[in-house]
Amino acid sequence: MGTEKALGTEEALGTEEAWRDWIGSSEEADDVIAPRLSAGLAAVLDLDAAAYAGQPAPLGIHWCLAPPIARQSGLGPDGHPARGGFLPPIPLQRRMWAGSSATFHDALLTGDRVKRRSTVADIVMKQGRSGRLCFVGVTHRYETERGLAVSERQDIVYRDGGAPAAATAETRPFAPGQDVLEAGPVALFRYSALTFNGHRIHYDLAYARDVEGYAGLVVHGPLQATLLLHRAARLHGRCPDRFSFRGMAPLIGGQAFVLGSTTTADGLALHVESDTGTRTMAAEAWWA
Ligand SMILES: CC(C)(COP(=O)(O)OP(=O)(O)OC[C@H]1O[C@@H](n2cnc3c(N)ncnc32)[C@H](O)[C@@H]1OP(=O)(O)O)[C@@H](O)C(=O)NCCC(=O)NCCSC(=O)C[C@](C)(O)C(=O)O
Repeated sequence: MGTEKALGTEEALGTEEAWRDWIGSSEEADDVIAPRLSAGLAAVLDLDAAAYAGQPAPLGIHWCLAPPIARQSGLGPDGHPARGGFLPPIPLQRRMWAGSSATFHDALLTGDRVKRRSTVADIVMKQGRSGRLCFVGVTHRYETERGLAVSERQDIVYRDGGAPAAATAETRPFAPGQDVLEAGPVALFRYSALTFNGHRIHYDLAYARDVEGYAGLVVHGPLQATLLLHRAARLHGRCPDRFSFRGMAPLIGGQAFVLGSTTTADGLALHVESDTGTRTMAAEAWWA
């Protein structure tokens, strides 16, 4: 489990076998859904915060709850808690939220006390078009005093250090009649603050561009997913029973984007599409 070897080398990464001892690593954290948190998430989503002053909390609130909290000296170079605590010290520099699959068992209400229990489920090495990838699968359970509210499987991906970003593709106009959105630096900062996420790719432009090689600040995966979750609930009249998403390409802060959806046999297929015509996130929502 040593971290001595240089970041980003094949030798340091080793094989899946070398990381087996981390499977089953777990942590717990408690939180309360404070009115301020519900109102803050609603505000970042450009919704009427007053509507959430009572219950239930805005959908996607679980991604803001019981975040890992490390003291300042316990942070890694990317602004996340240093690896090697709950999460394995994977020696690939760039961390991204690759995707999640969540089941909603019960509503989360403003005022609820919530316990999050998280466990490392698996560690899988893959070769992607962009290079070596290491996926760490983590399960989360969010419980209130009424019982299980949300269970989720999250995939975190680690990749080699960033090559400079390719020139941004040309923008093209969206089809007329679509609601064009944008998550600029203020929205990214406010969502980072709500989630106590210190990941520098979301607010430190020089780091995002020059160290990790992105074309700009990166829009959080869970923020895009929360927008899609709200769209799904709006179209169907209630929160989906299950919701999954996969990040396909980074959405850059300030880039215009639209949300889209089509009906499937048992729910909705949803996506985020940027102004270059790139699908940055694909999601599915199911109702029993
Ligand atoms: C994930 C990237 C690096 C793969 O990039 P790639 O092009 O190299 O991969 P690929 O060639 O398309 O696929 C290789 C293998 O990986 C799998 N794969 C491929 N994609 C996924 C995925 N999403 N989830 C699960 N599996 C995936 C894929 O199925 C395939 O498996 P196979 O060999 O068995 O067929 C690339 O698609 C990408 O950059 N996606 C965007 C990610 C993103 O923007 N996330 C949100 C922002 S980061 C964030 O929110 C952070 C936060 C909140 O601070 C925080 O740290 O928690």
